[in-house]
Amino acid sequence: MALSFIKRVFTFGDAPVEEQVPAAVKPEALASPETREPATVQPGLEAELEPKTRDEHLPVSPVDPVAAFEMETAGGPAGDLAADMAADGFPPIEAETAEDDVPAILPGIEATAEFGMVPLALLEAESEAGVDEAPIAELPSEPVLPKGFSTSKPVPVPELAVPEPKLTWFQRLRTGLLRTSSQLTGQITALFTKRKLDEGTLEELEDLLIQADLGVETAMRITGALSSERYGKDVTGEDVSRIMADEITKVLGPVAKPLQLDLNHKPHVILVVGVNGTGKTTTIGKLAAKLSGSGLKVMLAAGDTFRAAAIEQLKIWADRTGSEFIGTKLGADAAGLAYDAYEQARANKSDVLIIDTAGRLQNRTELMAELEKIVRVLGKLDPDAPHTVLQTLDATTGQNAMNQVEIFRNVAGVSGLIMTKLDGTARGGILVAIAAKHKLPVYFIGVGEAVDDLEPFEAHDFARAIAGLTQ
Ligand SMILES: Nc1nc2c(ncn2[C@@H]2O[C@H](COP(=O)(O)OP(=O)(O)OP(=O)(O)O)[C@@H](O)[C@H]2O)c(=O)[nH]1
Repeated sequence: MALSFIKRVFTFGDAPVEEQVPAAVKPEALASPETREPATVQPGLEAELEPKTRDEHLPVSPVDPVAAFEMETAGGPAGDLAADMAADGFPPIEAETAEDDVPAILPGIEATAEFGMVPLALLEAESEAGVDEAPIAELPSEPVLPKGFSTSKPVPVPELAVPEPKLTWFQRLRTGLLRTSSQLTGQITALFTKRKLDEGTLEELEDLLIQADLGVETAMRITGALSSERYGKDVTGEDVSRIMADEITKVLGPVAKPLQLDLNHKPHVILVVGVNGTGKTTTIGKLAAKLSGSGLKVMLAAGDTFRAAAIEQLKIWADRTGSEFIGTKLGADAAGLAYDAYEQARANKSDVLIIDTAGRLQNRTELMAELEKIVRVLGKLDPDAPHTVLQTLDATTGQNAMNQVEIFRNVAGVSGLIMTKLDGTARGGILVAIAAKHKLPVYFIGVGEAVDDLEPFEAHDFARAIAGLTQ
């Protein structure tokens, strides 16, 4: 019975399907209007079916349902069909009226005589944007499943972020000095491979040590010690590293001193000098953090009146470290600022006054003269002021640092050193040469830009890091 129903829907009369479907509604006719044969349609349908100029973007029902419905209501086989369906137990088909000859098939889908079945949304978009731009209706990508079902894939568990191991202070120093140490130890190992310690190898070793900025004096100390221990014998790279570390420690030990504060002087004045960019302002910030953190009253004075950014930078450090701040306008007399700062710090009973100065190259005589003036003015206020003159040295500089110490020592009476930037690609050997020559205290070393990246200078650590030893 069901088979007879299907036959009724897709056939007209007794003829085979191919013959019964009007040419105008055959799939091939719809697909290509040019190849369409003259329609042999039933009278009354011609006007509607013939002028079809379908756009190929639109969905097409191979057998136009509208035509089928129209034929049924025009007295076609619908009557027979209804009878068969009733016999098969289907509910009766309601007769279509002339006005209502385009049936609503599904909610949101409407049949039109011209376009067949087209979703309403598509038609609306088409009328607004033109057929070519009509959007393709999107289907929901995921079916909505009943409760208790799931298509979701297992949620990937994010990998636990492993925090980067925090390097110890010595590891950071060692990393910073790696360039010096690995170059040196590599060359030393190559030098002593299959060679005994003799005059020739000793001379070559001395050259290598001088090239690493350690200075002639220290280089001779090391070769002398090595010679007295192992002359005529085989030598390994480790032997040389150990002896080198011991001898460098002997040079640096006497200069590794704490920064003495005489708190009978209120304020204890620290003047910070050095070539531009060597880390004066940053080091002042780090020192202020240490001092104010231990309960001392600190004032910072922006004596670098050349750079607006330097004044601002120091103000930020003062705010961060809870220190008082005194500055002046750009281009003002730095010595005058130093005077005012001292007076204010004394009135406020500050324990420590730290004065920043403009960075200057040692060959700029007028700037060096200004530095001399600052020292003179402070000396008038307190014969012992400035009580500490700190010079910052950039560890990436190399030999030029020796020159800088010589000049700043003469002009400003440098009394102690801080080497900065030992965390980068430092060339720390020069500090050994400076220590051997000037014997100036080295108070701290900088190993980074952060507030805590200032460590008291340790001769033993520094020597072993240069020699490439791991502890
Ligand atoms: N990596 C590293 N950078 C540092 C260190 N100390 C300072 N710096 C950076 O070096 C740059 C210059 O530092 P400053 O403190 O402005 O140097 P300055 O001597 O005051 O410079 P001028 O005011 O131009 O004379 C800044 O970017 C600092 O963050 C350090 O120990 N390690």
